[in-house]
Amino acid sequence: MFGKLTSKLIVETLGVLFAIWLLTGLVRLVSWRLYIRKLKAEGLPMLPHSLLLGHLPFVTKLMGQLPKDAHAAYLPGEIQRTYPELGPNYYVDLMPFAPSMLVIGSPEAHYQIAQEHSLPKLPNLRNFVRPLTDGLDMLTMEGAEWKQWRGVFNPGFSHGHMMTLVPAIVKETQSFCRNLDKHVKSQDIFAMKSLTDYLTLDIIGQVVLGVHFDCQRKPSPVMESLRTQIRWFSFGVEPNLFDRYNPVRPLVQWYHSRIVNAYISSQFDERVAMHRTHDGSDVRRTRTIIDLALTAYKNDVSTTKSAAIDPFFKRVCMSQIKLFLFSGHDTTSAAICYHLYLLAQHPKVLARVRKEHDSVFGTDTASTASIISAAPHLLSQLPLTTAVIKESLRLFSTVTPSRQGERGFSIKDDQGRAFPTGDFLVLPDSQSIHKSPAYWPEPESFIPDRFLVAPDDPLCPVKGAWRGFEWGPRNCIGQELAMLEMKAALALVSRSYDFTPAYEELDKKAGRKQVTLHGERAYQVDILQPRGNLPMRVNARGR
Ligand code: HEM
Repeated sequence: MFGKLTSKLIVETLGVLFAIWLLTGLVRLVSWRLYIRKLKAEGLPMLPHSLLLGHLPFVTKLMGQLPKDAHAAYLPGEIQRTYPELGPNYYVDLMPFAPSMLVIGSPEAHYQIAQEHSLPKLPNLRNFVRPLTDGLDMLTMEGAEWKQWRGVFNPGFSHGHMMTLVPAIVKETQSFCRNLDKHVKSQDIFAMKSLTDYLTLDIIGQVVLGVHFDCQRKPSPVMESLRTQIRWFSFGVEPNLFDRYNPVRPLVQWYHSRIVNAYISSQFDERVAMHRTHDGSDVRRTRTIIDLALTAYKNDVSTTKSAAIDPFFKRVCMSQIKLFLFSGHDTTSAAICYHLYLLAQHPKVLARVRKEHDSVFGTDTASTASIISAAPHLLSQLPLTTAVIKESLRLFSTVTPSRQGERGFSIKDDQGRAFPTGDFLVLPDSQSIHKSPAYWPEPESFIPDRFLVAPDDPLCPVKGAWRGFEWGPRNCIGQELAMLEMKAALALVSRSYDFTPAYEELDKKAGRKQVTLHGERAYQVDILQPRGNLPMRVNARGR
């Protein structure tokens, strides 16, 4: 009887606790909805609002009009397209299914949250990269901790240092060309993003660790594990609940993180030993990311030759290295895919790019690699190529920033309205800014010349409207490297090969309907890479 009483008591207690939890959640939800309605009543822009479901019905409808695999970054663009009267900055209430957002779609408001007052990164972003970095990475660190680590690595990404890496970048790009040659020979359809991924991984391996992964020639199990970890990242707001809470995810992450960690740890230990053996004097001059961190550590802590490295320092260093391996390859890889894709569709621009390369490197394409390696500064003399890169990043941004709002901090718009940011996911929506007719004439068209015209030309971009690498203290640390990689790729590839995107051909072969997003076949999916990893055919130029 006593036992029965106890289990009844447990069930009743659990029932009461559940009811309290439900009630608290309900009260919080209702007060949140009322708060949103108050903002609406004050004249702040938002979609029609339901007390029960917030903006969910509208958002679900808009997302339903997009292809199922389209990246969620397309949502604000859809909202703008359907409700242009909202203006560039507006609220979206998705509680309790996802964080409610304040979408920032004007350069002036962007300036306020990225430069004037840098809002903190979103906690979800930390969760996103945590399986790889344990939350100890520069991307999501804040305050003094972030400043310290950014200071350690800034010199390693400086323009001067990056120029010294050009011969290595060129060498890796030559391996990329050899892989293209194989596809010229086999005349098959291949996934361009797989080739560019291995190219950029090989480059970032040299920059970060001073190691030649050689992924372009043979598979590297460690890098495959890293790529698997990235593929399994989750923001925790996926509409599909199985996707969001997939129980297999932690197991996959655990398994692959052991492989990646073991490798990075051994690389770290080797480098530490090298610093000790040579007392740092000859490695001090090298500026791989790992050397920079060790030099900063030595300067900070008085270590004897035999003193052990603080295990926490090693953990943070390993996390930063893994972050650079991730953020330093995927973004640039997707960007190179889009440059080649857009040039393939715009033969007149391609012809001008080739002419620019002829005038800077000479007409013998076989010598381009050696010419660039001997005179890396020539990569700074390619205005049209640079404009192609910027225009391509405008049409296909390969990073979506996100910030956490702060109570007491509001954004002012040009009508003098104050948008409170507290408790909102603040979305600096570069994708919408990049496509807005308010800032770009013919925003959907590929017109690299907008970056070449005089400031008084109507085509010239509005200040702050191009945000490929973001502005302000949290801008991209790797932008110099990325620009060199992209320019070297265009210089070595675009004069020697002709590409044909193969989406249509694949769809026809499979007898399926073409999938497009507003007419675009290579729309962005997953972590903003082109759909299907960009199926391509390649031929030697002019064949
Ligand atoms: C085309 C290539 C690239 C693009 C478009 C790009 C874009 C961006 C953008 C927009 C941000 C700001 C994110 C935010 O505000 O939340 C960022 C940050 C960052 N990027 Fe890149 N990136 C590229 C390549 C690289 C490379 C090659 C590296 C090399 C390691 C890199 C490392 C980072 C890091 C570590 C941050 C965080 C910086 C901080 O918070 O202090 N990126 N990138």
